[in-house]
Amino acid sequence: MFEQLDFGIFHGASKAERDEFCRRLVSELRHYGFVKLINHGVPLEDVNKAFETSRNFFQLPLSEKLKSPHPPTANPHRGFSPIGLENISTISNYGSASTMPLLKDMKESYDIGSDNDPIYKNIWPPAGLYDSFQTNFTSFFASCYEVELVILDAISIGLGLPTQTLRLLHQTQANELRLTHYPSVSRDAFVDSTRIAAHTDFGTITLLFQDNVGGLEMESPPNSGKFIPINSGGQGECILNVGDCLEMWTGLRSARHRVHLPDPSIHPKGSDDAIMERFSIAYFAKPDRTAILRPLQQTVEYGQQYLTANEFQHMRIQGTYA
Ligand SMILES: O=C(O)CCC(=O)C(=O)O
Ligand SMILES: [Fe+2]
Repeated sequence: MFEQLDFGIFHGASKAERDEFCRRLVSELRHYGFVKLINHGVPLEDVNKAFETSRNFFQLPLSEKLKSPHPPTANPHRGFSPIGLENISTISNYGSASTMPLLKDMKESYDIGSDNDPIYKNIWPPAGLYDSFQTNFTSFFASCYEVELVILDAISIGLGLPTQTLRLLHQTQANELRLTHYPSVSRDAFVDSTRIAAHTDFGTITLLFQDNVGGLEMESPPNSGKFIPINSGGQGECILNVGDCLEMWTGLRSARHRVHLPDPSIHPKGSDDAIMERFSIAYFAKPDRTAILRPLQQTVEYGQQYLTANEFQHMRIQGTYA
């Protein structure tokens, strides 16, 4: 299983210790595609406030939540999506020979972009409904972006690339923040549905914060169809995972993951038919839309055609919205 690393070492240590830390980070990401970070730089009080704000929003009546709706198409990824609108399983099998059945996702979510995004505007709850939602998530987004850039530096160093290599591909803030609420459902519902079906993330890296309910799992070994639990260390811990774009650039592993039934120690079978609700907050760091997805460390064959990050994003997202 992957490690929990103290990101404080990146800031506090000598150059030799820092470089060693970066190599360990990259080695975990190459092998597992996941690592847990503490002292990552997003203050715990900001994470707690973000969870509280998310809980308050999802508690509103559906009619209120639908006042800032996600558009009916997959793009732009902004606003509130009720249960049933998005089904990840329709794209999960992209690029793999998996025979996983199509499962429905039992989740509702809210997508937020950067206020500096030059193309897509945010969709916020209307004034007077829940005004601190916009303030809190605008500032949480900014903290995540700052931390993203530092983590990208650490990954560049660990790969033996110039420190700013990845940072320079992330200047326009095409990033997305996603709040997800998985409502309480009966255990029986998991027969033909899930919380989020197995998938890889499309972007560069994801910073994931989860409550302590559990149920997040990663595929291990790769392409085995076997999933192992990623236990929750609480809201102070950040799970860092590699997305498809970073895999294409560097060969680090974009691992499939999903959220299914929580840990049986929290929900012993038969003791309770209702599975507890769960909240998560995922920040998807995405490349600048014009960035070209080709290996950063190999000689590029002359004349080979590579996709831009924008073309890839559109390709991956097709079909996820009902
Ligand atoms: O809710 C979670 O813990 C994971 C969500 C996820 O993997 C995603 O939205 O891409
Ligand atoms: Fe994901």
